[in-house]
Amino acid sequence: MKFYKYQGTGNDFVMIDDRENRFDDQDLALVSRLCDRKFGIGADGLILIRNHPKYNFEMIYFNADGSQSMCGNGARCAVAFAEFLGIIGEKTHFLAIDGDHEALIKEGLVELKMGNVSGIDQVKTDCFVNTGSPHHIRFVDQIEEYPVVEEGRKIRYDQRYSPGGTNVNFIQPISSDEIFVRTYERGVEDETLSCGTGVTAAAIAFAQDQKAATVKIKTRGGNLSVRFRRNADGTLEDIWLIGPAQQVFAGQIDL
Ligand SMILES: N[C@H](CCC[C@H](N)C(=O)O)C(=O)O
Repeated sequence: MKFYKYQGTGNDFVMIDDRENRFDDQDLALVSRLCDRKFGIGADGLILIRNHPKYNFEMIYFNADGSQSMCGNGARCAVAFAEFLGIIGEKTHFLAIDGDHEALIKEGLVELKMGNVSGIDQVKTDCFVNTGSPHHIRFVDQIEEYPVVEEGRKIRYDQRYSPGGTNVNFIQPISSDEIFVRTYERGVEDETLSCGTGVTAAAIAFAQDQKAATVKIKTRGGNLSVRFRRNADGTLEDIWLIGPAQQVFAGQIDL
């Protein structure tokens, strides 16, 4: 089977052109094996690109443990992959697990329109936002030294989020329009170098008092930006996640 490796600010994915529907999407053990960094190709997740009667393509995303969710960085990489395959031009309308998305490729970056967000829930001194996947948000100091895996795991498995769990993002403001974000990712069960739905949730939490905002985000894997508008009722729309998506290599693997 031919596969490609893509990374979006260090969040990396095995990408498969599965327009012939040959990949067994019920074989979660295979997904985990392909994502295994020692016994497989190695990635945070695996993405299938499939045909769809109403959209340019459908993206099926699996975390490394085989669970499915919406993946912002993965979706940006899927758009770049679809353009590489000649499925799309610079604009697209595709389907993911959380619904349909517009995206465009502009000045070497992929701009992805995220789903609307109903609002922000306060969780003691932290908060929670669902941006297509669930995200607990905590503001911290000395983020570089913060025990992200230890603290992230505690929150991810907290009873309050049982049984599905949540992703956990730690944020340190850098300036009035820039934050540094580190993420413990559900389904990877480790810190990832960046998380697209996570930085989107972080930007929304950071600019809670703004009607419209563009937030710059630094992550360990690179830089992203998020812009959005907030309605009077607290719902958020016109949310865009913008950043790079690169093809790292292509290969063959015997299944
Ligand atoms: N681990 C997440 C999905 C991938 C999120 C992340 N890779 C992104 O870019 O949004 C979850 O299970 O909710």
